[in-house]
Amino acid sequence: MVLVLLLPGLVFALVLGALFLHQSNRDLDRSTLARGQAIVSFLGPAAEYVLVSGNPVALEGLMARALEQADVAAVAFYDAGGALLGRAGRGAADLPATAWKAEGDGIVVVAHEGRLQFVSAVLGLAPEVEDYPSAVDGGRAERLGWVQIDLDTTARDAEKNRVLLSVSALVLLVLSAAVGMALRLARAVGGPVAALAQAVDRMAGGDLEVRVRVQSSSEELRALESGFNVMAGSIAEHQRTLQARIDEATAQLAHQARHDPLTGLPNRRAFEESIEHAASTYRRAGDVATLLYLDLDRFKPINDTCGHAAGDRLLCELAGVLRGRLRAGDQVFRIGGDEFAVILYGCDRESAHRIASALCEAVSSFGFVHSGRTFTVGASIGMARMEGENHDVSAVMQAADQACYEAKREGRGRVIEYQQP
Ligand SMILES: Nc1nc2c(ncn2[C@@H]2O[C@H](COP(=O)(O)OP(=O)(O)OP(=O)(O)O)[C@@H](O)[C@H]2O)c(=O)[nH]1
Repeated sequence: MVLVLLLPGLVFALVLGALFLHQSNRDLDRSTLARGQAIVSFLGPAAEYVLVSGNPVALEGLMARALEQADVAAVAFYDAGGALLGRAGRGAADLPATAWKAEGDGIVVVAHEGRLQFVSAVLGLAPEVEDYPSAVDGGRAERLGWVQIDLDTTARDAEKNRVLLSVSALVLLVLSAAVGMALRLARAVGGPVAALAQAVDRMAGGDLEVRVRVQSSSEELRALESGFNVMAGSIAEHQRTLQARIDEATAQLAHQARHDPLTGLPNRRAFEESIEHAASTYRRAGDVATLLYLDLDRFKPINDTCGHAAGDRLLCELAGVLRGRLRAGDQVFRIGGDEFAVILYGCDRESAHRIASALCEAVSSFGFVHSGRTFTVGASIGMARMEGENHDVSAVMQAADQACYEAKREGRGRVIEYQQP
């Protein structure tokens, strides 16, 4: 992110610096050229007399005047044949005499071994002859020789270096500022955005309690952080509500799966689970449990006389009677139409008989009132003990069922304990 923010600033600063440097160097070069040209242009006419007269004193004077210019390092004069008339200044002896001679009458600029040399022809006017136009009027000018100066470019180069340094410093300054700003921006934006992304990740992973700290300096980011927290809170709340409903529905389904909808007693499925559990735990503990199968006697006539709804009501009321007669730890189940099962835990044979008889008595003595009339039913109970080795569930259930059948067969309204044949 810092790079993305920095790159445009870097490119901009470099391009701007390069352009400025290029422009500045070009201006310096141009002004150096103009300066050199101006000096040789001035020396040309001044040298005319010197070249024509060959006066050495005048030549010395002219060279001394040329060297008064701080940036003129050397000066030299040549006659029309290219012979050196005089030279003065630093490095004058190294001036290449042949490089400029072929260049005609204009000003020639020669860059040689790091020096900038300006050469100009010194022209003299042809003597005025009657009937011939003068040089001023377009007549032919005679070349008297050449003047050459060697311009000291140290100052120009120093200026170039100074500009280069200034521009580099400026670019560095701009870059440092850009880096600082980018880092600040990255901290101000990157940090909170990374925290938000992390929070979203955790949320996607199931952590609905995740929240971010609302601390960004940017108003927009603060709004985003608060918005995320509100959204996360709302999702978590929905999730809790949904989970509570699912739990409730699951519990309801679990309850329905194990209970008889009419009487509310545990059903056959719950009975089978309980008897299995009792068989295994009691077998390990060496304890005993007693299973009772209870089948109502003469229940059908109630249905036939009073109607099915009345029969339902009687079943519900009898379920309450049975439940009320049992100890807290014992269980009663409705396992069929008018059939119930009871598991008595940890009681001896005598107690089991007593409880079973009490149940039988409670059912037969219960008076069911319908349309002003009182009806009674009875109960036949088969009993099987789960003790010793006799903890095989299906065998115990079969034994209780058989005993119940015996009770019916022997005249109903009684308790019969299964006896091994
Ligand atoms: N009202 C009602 N009746 C039911 C329900 N389930 C089964 N029954 C009835 O209960 C009766 C059970 O039949 P039986 O056990 O032969 O009737 P019974 O008169 O008790 O006969 P014995 O046991 O021989 O005395 C049948 O008439 C079924 O229709 C129920 O949920 N509600």
